[in-house]
Amino acid sequence: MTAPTLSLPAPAKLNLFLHITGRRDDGYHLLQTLFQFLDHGDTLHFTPRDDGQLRLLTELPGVAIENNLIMRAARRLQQASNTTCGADIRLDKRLPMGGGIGGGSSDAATTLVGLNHLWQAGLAEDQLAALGLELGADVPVFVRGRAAWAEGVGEQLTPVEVDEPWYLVVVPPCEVSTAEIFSDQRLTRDTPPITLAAFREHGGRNDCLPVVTARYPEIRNTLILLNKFCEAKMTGTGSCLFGAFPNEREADKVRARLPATLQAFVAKGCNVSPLHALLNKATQKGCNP
Ligand SMILES: C[C@](O)(CO)[C@H](O)COP(=O)(O)OP(=O)(O)OC[C@H]1O[C@@H](n2ccc(N)nc2=O)[C@H](O)[C@@H]1O
Ligand SMILES: Nc1ncnc2c1ncn2[C@@H]1O[C@H](COP(=O)(O)OP(=O)(O)OP(=O)(O)O)[C@@H](O)[C@H]1O
Repeated sequence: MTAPTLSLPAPAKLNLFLHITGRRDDGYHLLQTLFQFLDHGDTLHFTPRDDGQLRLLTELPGVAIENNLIMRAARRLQQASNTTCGADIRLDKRLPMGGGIGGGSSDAATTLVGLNHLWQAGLAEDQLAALGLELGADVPVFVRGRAAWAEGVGEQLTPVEVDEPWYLVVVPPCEVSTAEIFSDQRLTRDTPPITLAAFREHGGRNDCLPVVTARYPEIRNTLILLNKFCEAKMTGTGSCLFGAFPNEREADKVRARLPATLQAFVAKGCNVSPLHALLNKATQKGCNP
């Protein structure tokens, strides 16, 4: 009998603001941000194997299988849990790469959470988040699955409840390397820390925006265009830009007015990650997702 396949979402995130407040000795940046999830993302399919082999059956252009964050997460969990289980993994990739919406990080987190469940490896959420942090600064928030106020390098997370508007997310025609933006001399790294209350009252900005728009005319031009219809913001180190709307119809209306050549999607903001919403629902029903 073929073992059942577990299919799980790997949602996108938005950084509703991003302040760079300092730099650690190892070069990593101290930041403040607010992460919220979107009900739009990749889907991963896990089929268990009992011979211990791990196989990623979907290739991404420009990413060697062994460097894919899915494979790295699966190997790391296998090692940490000492399991003899393996898996075949397939990926439906929907999220743009280098878009600042955390596609690779979310794939890694879904792999950690999904295989921990499938293998009954029994690692606690804190352990999974720590493994995730080894793979990337954005992985822990996807492991924990709660919209969060984040500090440190993005790993000190405080769950928050914020509005859940509809977002129009626009994908400018370029990929941005996070490392390249963080190493730019022009990046300001001295924004004074703010409180969540101050953010709720006055909002915040994205400190990476001046550097990103200086380096990428495509992003600068798309920002000018989107600003004609809404208050446009950038997530992470770009490339994606977004605007918030009270309902899906308003977001769709603006999307329809953008050039057809510009990639864009409309999605709902979620304070609970769609991955965790699905797993919680399955647990409540006492069945597998
Ligand atoms: C910009 C954000 O997306 C905001 O959520 C994250 O801080 C980036 O998280 P990420 O993509 O998971 O980043 P990582 O894969 O850990 O790091 C990519 C590169 O970005 C730089 N980096 C990343 C995060 C951070 N807090 N400071 C950094 O300086 C480092 O040079 C690192 O080599
Ligand atoms: N499963 C994966 N999906 C996407 N990218 C991956 C994956 N595995 C490795 N990568 C590498 O990671 C890089 C960053 O990918 P990702 O899509 O997470 O960018 P991002 O959205 O800008 O990330 P972030 O917001 O976390 O900075 C890609 O350019 C690719 O080389």
